[in-house]
Amino acid sequence: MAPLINGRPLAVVLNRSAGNGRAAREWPRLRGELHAWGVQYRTIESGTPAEALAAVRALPPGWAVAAVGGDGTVASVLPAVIEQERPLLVLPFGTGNDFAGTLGLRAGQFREVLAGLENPPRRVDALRVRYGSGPGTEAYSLNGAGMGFDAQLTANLPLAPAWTQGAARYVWAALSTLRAMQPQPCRVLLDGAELYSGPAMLCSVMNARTLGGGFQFNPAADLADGRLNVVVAGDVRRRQVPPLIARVRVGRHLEHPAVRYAAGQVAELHWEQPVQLHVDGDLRGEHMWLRAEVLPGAVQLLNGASRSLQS
Ligand SMILES: Nc1ncnc2c1ncn2[C@@H]1O[C@H](COP(=O)(O)OP(=O)(O)OP(=O)(O)O)[C@@H](O)[C@H]1O
Repeated sequence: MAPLINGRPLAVVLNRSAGNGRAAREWPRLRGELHAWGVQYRTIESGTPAEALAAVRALPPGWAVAAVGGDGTVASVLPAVIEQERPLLVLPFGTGNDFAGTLGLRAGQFREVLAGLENPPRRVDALRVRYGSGPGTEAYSLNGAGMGFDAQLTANLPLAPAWTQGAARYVWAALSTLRAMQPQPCRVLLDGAELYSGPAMLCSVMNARTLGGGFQFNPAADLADGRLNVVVAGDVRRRQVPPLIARVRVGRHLEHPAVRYAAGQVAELHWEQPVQLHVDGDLRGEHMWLRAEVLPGAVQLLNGASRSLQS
């Protein structure tokens, strides 16, 4: 039996829709592998993130949780993982899989994940994000939260014409966002000191390395350093945005003159007007401020550290 799971019951949260149905298609093979490893588990097939969270919250103490899906699936169980201290196993079957990517995993690599159960578990940081005072304006994040261009692009995706698919949809949304968006005045505080003040195209508070399915906003990410990273793209002119996006893709944007990048424990963003916000890629609407703090070691990951699973 896999040592980390030995004696610990595991709830497998299966999001059949993740990865455009990939999780559903690969589930029979994963189930076979779980049996082969002698893992004792119960399956939670949730129709919505809220259903998954309620089912995980209702598990008896001591149960661990496996998220079979993408970043949305991991995010759906994160409040219970953090607040009830349930160990988390990530089995990536989503589209972007940004958190799994920071762990060195690609979609569908369930054999590698199960083999990793031989390795010691590890604690990784999470973020607590607040962006209002009412109910539902607080969230946990493993990847990061962003305000500005990338969130607005995500908000514009459903407006893309039906003939666009996949990458073409993103290009359409990027261009339409670019046409309509100007850098907005923003003040960024890190641990109480001003990091940036001026027009900004985008501000992200990061924990993991990537967002948006592999864009390396935070190339120096260390999931266990007890710090968050702030990335600001300041007063970028329209024609500078496409080459800057290309640099973010490969993590070569930090030396760009319009980019600020720093690490700390508490970040605050204050905008002069409402700006679109996402948390782990999940849109949260338009807001004028955000406060993010790092929660050092808040998540116990059963994806053990090994040479192939560096953080
Ligand atoms: N536990 C869950 N059960 C059912 N549906 C969920 C669950 N978690 C999230 N969802 C919904 O399913 C959608 C897809 O899930 P998920 O984000 O995991 O996959 P993806 O979008 O393919 O991958 P990624 O987010 O890594 O790009 C989410 O946008 C959300 O609406």
